[in-house]
Amino acid sequence: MPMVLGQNQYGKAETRVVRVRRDTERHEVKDLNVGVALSGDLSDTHLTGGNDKVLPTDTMKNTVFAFAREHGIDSAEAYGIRLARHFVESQPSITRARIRIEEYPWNRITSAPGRDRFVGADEIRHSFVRDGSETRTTEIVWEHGRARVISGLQDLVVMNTTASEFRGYLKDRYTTLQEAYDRILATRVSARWRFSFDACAGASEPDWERSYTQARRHLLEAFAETYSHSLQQSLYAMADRVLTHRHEVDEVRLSLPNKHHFLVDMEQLGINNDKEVYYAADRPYGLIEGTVHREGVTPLIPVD
Ligand SMILES: O=c1[nH]c(=O)c2[nH]c(=O)[nH]c2[nH]1
Repeated sequence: MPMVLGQNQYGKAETRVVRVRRDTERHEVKDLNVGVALSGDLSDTHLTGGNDKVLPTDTMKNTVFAFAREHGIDSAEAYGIRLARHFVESQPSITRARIRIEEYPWNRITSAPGRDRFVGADEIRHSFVRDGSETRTTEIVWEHGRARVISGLQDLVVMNTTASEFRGYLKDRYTTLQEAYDRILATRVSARWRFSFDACAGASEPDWERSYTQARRHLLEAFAETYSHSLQQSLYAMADRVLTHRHEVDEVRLSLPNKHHFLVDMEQLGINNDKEVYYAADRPYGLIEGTVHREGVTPLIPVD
């Protein structure tokens, strides 16, 4: 029975590129992990071994570095769009390019004014500290002359120490959970948001850096300001807040693990534990996921 080659793509994964801008003494850093995946007319290489339509993955890696030097990295999104477009427009056999980028944020190290000869105002102009575990993400797919851009973040860990309940839920013969009137709500936010931006229309690109900082701020503020009856309700409030304030975004998808904090029962020890000492459980954990989008818009962020 003949077999058929199905979906296929190839590329260079995890090229780590760090770009330092040295235009002034106040250096700027972009620290990225770039994945390239190309697809198109690639049956020959799979079926006959003919490689004449195959751009080596080594070339892709070189292009990632070369574009960082030649065009700079103003934002992961602008850089990724340029790369994706380049691969499709320069190689007839390539019809689709997907660029995935993780960005690791660095903050400036601050110092008391005048303490160091490198200090400008209250910051050291070439010293940075990695900003926790959080990463910024973007995925660009260039196909049929247009780009789809989905940006987001991962591993943003947040906690409310009150203003969270969970009660009134279904109960069956297996339910043992006690209703919570005042609990800790903690999660590790994974968020993706899709831009309405369409590169082919020649529209000017959004201010990607500002868009990211503002979307992140709205997620955090909505998490903190929502009196939560469930993590599901917080999820909706967070996504809704981003859509309400960021008009360049059409759709938001969140994945929120419920990082359970159980009050330690100290009764047998004769100690009254009045919502002070908790056991932070590692697993299992509830996993709350959902997409919120503008009415009339087709949701396109993959559900995985
Ligand atoms: O916010 C919550 N949502 C749930 O669906 C759920 N289920 C559960 O056991 N605890 C919680 N908490």
